[in-house]
Amino acid sequence: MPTASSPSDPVVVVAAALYDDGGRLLAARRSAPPDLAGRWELPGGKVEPGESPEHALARELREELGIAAVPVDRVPGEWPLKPGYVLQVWRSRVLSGTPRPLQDHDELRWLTPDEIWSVDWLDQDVPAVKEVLGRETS
Ligand SMILES: Nc1nc2c([nH]c(=O)n2[C@H]2C[C@H](O)[C@@H](COP(=O)(O)OP(=O)(O)OP(=O)(O)O)O2)c(=O)[nH]1
Repeated sequence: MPTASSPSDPVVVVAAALYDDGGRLLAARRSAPPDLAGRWELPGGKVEPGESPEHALARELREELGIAAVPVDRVPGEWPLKPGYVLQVWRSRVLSGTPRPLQDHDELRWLTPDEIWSVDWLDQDVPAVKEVLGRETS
């Protein structure tokens, strides 16, 4: 049963590890705010009050990338972002559509395993991406 949230709970930011059929991981370059612009992240966004993480992720991917996608399973762990915010990551599957940078991003890139560290990930995303990769290769 879901538990009620309290005002002191951190805001959960849910992000997707999306893979294409060739095993490439989708990375998105932020266009805002200025202190994050130009850095790369896993696409997603904040869970709204009363919303499930899975629903939030599907909504964010629809709004930001224009795709229908579903979370498949959660990557174990939780990573601190700015104060009061934590990142959770879900391996997710595209159901329909081709991701486009509609909102919050100005470039998307599908990265092969060899290319994963060729982009400038947000510092706080690095441990999350490592965990994602650990699971992919296990
Ligand atoms: N989506 C996403 N956000 C991240 C990651 N790493 C990281 O530090 N963040 C930060 C950036 C933002 O401060 C916050 C998420 O905000 P957002 O702007 O993506 O979420 P949102 O769409 O719900 O926001 P809003 O425009 O409705 O305010 O978390 C990540 O991997 N993915």
